[in-house]
Amino acid sequence: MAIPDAAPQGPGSGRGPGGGRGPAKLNPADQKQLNRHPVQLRRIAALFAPHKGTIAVVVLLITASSVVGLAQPFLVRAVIDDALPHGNTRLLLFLTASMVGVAALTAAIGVVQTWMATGMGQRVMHTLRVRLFTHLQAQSLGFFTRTRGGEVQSRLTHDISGMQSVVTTTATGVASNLTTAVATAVAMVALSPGLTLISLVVLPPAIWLSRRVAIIRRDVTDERQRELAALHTQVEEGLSVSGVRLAKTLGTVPRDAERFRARSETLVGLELRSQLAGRWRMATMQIVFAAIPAVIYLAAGFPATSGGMTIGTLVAFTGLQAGIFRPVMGLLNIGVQWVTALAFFSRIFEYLDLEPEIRPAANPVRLDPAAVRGDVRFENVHFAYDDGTEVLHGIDLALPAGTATAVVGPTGSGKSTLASLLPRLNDTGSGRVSIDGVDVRDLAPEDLARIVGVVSQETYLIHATIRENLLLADPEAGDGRLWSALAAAQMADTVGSLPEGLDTMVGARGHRFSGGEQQRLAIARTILRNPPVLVLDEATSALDNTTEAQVQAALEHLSAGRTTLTIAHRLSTVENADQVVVLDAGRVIERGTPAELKAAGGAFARLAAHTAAAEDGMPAAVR
Ligand SMILES: Nc1ncnc2c1ncn2[C@@H]1O[C@H](COP(=O)(O)OP(=O)(O)OP(=O)(O)O)[C@@H](O)[C@H]1O
Repeated sequence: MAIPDAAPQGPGSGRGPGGGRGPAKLNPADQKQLNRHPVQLRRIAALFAPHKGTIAVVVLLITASSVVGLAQPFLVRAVIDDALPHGNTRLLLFLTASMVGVAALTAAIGVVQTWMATGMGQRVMHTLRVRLFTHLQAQSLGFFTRTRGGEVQSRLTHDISGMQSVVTTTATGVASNLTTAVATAVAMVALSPGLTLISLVVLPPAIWLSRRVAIIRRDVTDERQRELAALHTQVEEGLSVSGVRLAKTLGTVPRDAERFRARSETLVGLELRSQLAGRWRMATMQIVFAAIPAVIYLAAGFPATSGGMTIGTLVAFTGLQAGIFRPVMGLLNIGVQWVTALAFFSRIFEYLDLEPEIRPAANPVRLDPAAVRGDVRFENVHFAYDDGTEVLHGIDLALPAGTATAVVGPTGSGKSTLASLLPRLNDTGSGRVSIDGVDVRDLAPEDLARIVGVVSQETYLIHATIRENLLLADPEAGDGRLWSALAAAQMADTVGSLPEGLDTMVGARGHRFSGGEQQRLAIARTILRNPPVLVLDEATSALDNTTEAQVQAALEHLSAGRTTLTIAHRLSTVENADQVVVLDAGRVIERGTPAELKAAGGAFARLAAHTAAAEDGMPAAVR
């Protein structure tokens, strides 16, 4: 009779015959992660320090469960040796009731222990999740640009829940395997020291054999998975529009077919080996589980080794013997599980250790957004991205309050970078950017967000209703204000004609609406926010004439009376600006009113002529 498990088994712990995974395998990515960002045990301990009491109770429960479970073989022995042969029904009743009672007690302890361990794991996870989320929120745009898409989400959800499961399942699994193995060994010695000695001889080869077979099976299965994935990729890539086009134009069709045939053939062999290895694993486990009691019975039959034991002792002992196999197998995987657990912590701590590049001011200057005039200055601004190459070289620029400045220049000249410094999406390297004489780095972040509004090319709408998207700008706004903002953004008619009006869902990232409509919704959102300073990034993508006129009208309404910095792509925007700034390779090469710059016949004049030609649909040379 096996000792009932006090805890759910950890991943990779050995299971009964036929089932279960093989031994866990060290993941090279985990090892690499740990080399890159080692984890201090003290730091993990600190996370669990507030739950010391719970941990103590859980360990106590696991131990109690292992010890209580050990009563079973002794009860069995008493049934066989004392109750049955003497027809003692009262004793039999008591013993069998106790057997059920012991099973019920260990089961109940198991439930309580799982509840406590999981609850603690969840609380630690919750704390970490919230800490990580707020910490990542504080990171600059640069961090998100550098980080592979999906990586942040994966660490926040997958790694944290993985960590929780490792902590609660593996840790309690290890504790329960350990206590079960020790308690079983003690009980075995108590029942029969002689047979225990024989078991010690039988157990290691049995464990070695089943691990060996399991490792072979795991390797074959891994190889099969890899081949299968390669086959899938080839199907996905090869049988798609672009794949077929590529194969046909490059003439790789026969080569691809041959590669597919070879892969498919390799799979035949691998599938066969994998199925057989699975069967072998089951067979070895069956043999091991039959052989262990057989050896014990054999030993019990010889006077030299039996030590005059009773039948009851023999039955109880074989039960215990079978029960020690599983925890020992589980314990053999501890090393790998430990590395997996550490890698989870390492990935999370790595993010928590990131220093935000843009820090809020320690003693922020408070500016009342309603009283801000909107005098913006760039003074000797230098800026370099992480790779160290300077992309802005000493920009000096004044944007007088309430005026419109259009920034133009070839692609890569630094227009977006310059604009990103005003709302502090990036921080200047040297020099300063100020609003009404206050360095933007000294402003309280909430004030800066109220003072500087941004409408970028890439409008970002959350997957919610139009109303919820607009209320992001001002949670207090009533429907009346929402409608007038929509009207100013030339969107009131469109929204008004929708059956659900303001309650229409915008779809994931706004896909329910066309590009021009999304832009106008974003403009309405900024109108609601009513910032005195605006950064506009004009869309480069072509909109049809009507839509463009609508977006333009919305932007004009938005910019009226505010200091605006527009990354301009349309001639009309430039011509209506109070000031035009021409950037080239991170330097201001021309500055003045549109008329002045045109008259000067420099870079701007050439750019204007070129743009006018392009907007007319004709190359400049033809014109
Ligand atoms: N996150 C980044 N990391 C490193 N370099 C960057 C990053 N963003 C931009 N750059 C580089 O900085 C320079 C200026 O880029 P920026 O986007 O400011 O130019 P732009 O004038 O706005 O161009 P476009 O008109 O094409 O949008 C370019 O050489 C660009 O490659």
